[in-house]
Amino acid sequence: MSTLNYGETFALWRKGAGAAWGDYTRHSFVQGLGDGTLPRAAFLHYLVQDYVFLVHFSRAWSLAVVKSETMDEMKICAGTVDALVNHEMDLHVKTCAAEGISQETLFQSREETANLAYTRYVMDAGVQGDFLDMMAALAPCVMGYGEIGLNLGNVAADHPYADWINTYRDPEYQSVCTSVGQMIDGAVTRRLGDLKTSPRRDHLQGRFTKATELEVGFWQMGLDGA
Ligand SMILES: Cc1ncc(CO)c(N)n1
Repeated sequence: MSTLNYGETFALWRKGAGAAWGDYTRHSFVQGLGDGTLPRAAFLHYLVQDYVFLVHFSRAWSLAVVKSETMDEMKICAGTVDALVNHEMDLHVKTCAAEGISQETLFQSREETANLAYTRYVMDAGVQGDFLDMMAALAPCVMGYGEIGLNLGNVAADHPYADWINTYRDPEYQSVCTSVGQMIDGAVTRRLGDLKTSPRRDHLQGRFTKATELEVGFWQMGLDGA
């Protein structure tokens, strides 16, 4: 989607992921969220797992703060930790509270394998690799949900998944995607010059594509375990 304003590097990686990108952003779980037909049990199953996901995802962004080389990188990464911990997770806490699931229960939920695989893959990208390895593994999560939020469009207030959709359509979430995208472009230029001709291009693409595939697995987990 050329209208997305998430940066040049993201656009290149997104295209390089091929069919996996559509498998992720147009998964049947996403279609069900959009048209409201997703069973509530599948949604709640997903949401509880996603809370645990965000705990570890926030840890990964915190490692990116550690690996930053400029003030700009540090600010964006620290800002993303703040957006996750203090904003996005509120959606999970509030939605679950309305269903009688406490924050304590959420934090202690059993982490399923597809969930664990994804966040630890991202974390390992940072432990084994450098800042760009981390960004390639983190970008599909951040930008994919931004794209999904925009794709699902404007829904009525009484739509069963309006709160979820609006969290990702929201200008606040969209601006996280835009600023992360800009920061990644700067980080790539600073370290590699032109990504297209860099010897690291394929390796970074591999990280992005793998993380995209793990997102597909995450939606599937939501459907399967409900
Ligand atoms: C699995 C997953 N990917 C991305 C996001 C967006 O932060 C999320 N909440 N959960």
